[in-house]
Amino acid sequence: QICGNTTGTFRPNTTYDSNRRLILSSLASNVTSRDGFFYNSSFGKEPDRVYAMGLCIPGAESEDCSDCITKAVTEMIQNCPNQTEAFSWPGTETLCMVRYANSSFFGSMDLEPNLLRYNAGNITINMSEFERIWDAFMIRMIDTASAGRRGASSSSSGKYYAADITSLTSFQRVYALMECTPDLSPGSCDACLRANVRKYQECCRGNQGGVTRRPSCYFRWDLYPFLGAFDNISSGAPPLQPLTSDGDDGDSLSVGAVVGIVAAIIVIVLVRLLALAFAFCRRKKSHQEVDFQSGDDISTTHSLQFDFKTVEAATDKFSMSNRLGQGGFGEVYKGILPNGTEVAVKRLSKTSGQGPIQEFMAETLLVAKLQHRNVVKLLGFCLEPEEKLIVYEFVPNKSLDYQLFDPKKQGQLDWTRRYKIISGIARGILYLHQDSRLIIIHRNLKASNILLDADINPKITGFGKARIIAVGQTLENTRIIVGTYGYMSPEYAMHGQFSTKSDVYSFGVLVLEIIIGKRNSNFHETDSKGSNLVTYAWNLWRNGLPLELVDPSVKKSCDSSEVIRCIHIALLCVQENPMDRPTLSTVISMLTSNTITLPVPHQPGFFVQSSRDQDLSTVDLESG
Ligand SMILES: Nc1ncnc2c1ncn2[C@@H]1O[C@H](COP(=O)(O)OP(=O)(O)OP(=O)(O)O)[C@@H](O)[C@H]1O
Repeated sequence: QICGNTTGTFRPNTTYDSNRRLILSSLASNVTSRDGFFYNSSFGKEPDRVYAMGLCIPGAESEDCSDCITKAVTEMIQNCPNQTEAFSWPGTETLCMVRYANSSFFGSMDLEPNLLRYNAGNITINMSEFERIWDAFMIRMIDTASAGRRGASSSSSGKYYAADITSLTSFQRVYALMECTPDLSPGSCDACLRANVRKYQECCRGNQGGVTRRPSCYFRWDLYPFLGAFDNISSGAPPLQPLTSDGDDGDSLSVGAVVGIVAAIIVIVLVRLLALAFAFCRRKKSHQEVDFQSGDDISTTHSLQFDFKTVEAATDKFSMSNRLGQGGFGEVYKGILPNGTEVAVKRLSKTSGQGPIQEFMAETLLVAKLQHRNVVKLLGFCLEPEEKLIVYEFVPNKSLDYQLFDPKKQGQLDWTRRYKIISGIARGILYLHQDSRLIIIHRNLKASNILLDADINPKITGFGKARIIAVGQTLENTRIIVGTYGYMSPEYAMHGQFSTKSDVYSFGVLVLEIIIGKRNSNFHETDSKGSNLVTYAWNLWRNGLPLELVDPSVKKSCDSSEVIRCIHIALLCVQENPMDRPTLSTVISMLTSNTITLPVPHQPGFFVQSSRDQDLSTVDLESG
């Protein structure tokens, strides 16, 4: 419970005092009678008006919720006798929240004041493994909580809540709970929870638990189930890989297998390093791209190894009937693992040279580190001398280009779905740029690298050309241009400069494609000769005709203000000057809040390429 000691006081028995008692005393019944978890309102006339909010975790029993709020209100009136504002997030069985103030706070994200407590016990197991599991778990939790499911009944508020458990070792679990007040936008909830997790990390990494409370959000984790909310969670999302370093895991790989895998990977890494060194000497390169095949990656991915025979059986010996498609590395097959999990298996073509082998390895090591619902999930790999396979989660609705650019299928992608796809891709890229522990530049974002799951959620794939750049570094140079024309920012296509802003550019092109339902590479408007999609959209925008861009098959289903906002955002992303382009976190704020004023877009940049949507594997800037 925090009384706002710096924000003012009132005298006892004044109108403000009685208004506060009145609104707080009816809070418990208002919360439980509405939709059972949230109520906010104000009472009285200015300047004695009191604004109040009450909240319980969604799904809480009405009685528990009411008890929690009543107790919080009683303690608040006792402990904050004359403070004009206060908030409390109490709970032993059920979490609830009560807040009041003398000015409106509805809809605003308030991070201060905050209160941090931690469990003084230390983590007694391998810290780096613990952090790997804990960090991934927190990212997943923040994502789930801030996704903000819409209230089921009359309330249109989001339910920003997540309670989950993950395995740490075969006998230890991590319990975590997060909640935001439902008046926030998903972006603000995300930012608030992130601030809470960061606050805990800065203070108390290595401790056995902690709780951070702010007016707008709550975060707690511990090694025991601290609230009744965990009773109904069996395992939640599939547990992460248990620690392998305890030595108590009966399913862990044999020492021989681990040594074999590590040795194979080290040989490949050495080959790559030698090749890089050779290229370095030959070309006298003055700069280097950051290589992400470090020893760290190897040690953290060994537990993902699959046995070739298992994968071979899962795909019915890579039968034609299981073939899903052909990519840059080779064929992709559908498979079913012995436990019933559907998978997609990427099989490196046997005729591949060193380049594709390196890309394949890079993709494996990189994607193994990622965990986000808008990034395709790697389940494992098999790196035998004769066979190199990556096993991904199976994403059933094919790639976005397959649905979006087919005149017979594109009608199924109505505007709501397209908007959801745009938001999901943005969240996936944000994760790559800023939320994972690495800064990842994808460098090949395009419609065919977006897969759609059963609910048409997008999942980013195609990481073979991705690069990790050092934290704090914003720009990288390369002479080897990889990616796909049409989606490439002009500074990258012409000067080899890539940064998070080159991905932002590709995202802008993708958004325009999603709105118009046509490939940028096939774009030839008869009335605007020589035009490309970016300039076509820009000209329509300048002439005040943005809605002419919209795919006729979604025109009826679309919310025109939402579409115009998306076109506006896309045009901000494809601006010529990378500095003018927004970051993905700004893009997400722009997508989620109608109240943010969008800047006026400047002239877009584009790179003219005569051949169509050419996928570049290796184009050396010097040789052209
Ligand atoms: N995880 C997956 N689930 C379901 N289908 C998939 C999955 N991954 C790939 N596919 C299918 O296999 C095809 C080839 O995929 P792949 O990622 O190898 O190629 P690509 O994206 O076309 O090329 P690139 O190698 O340039 O990324 C895709 O078009 C898609 O239909």
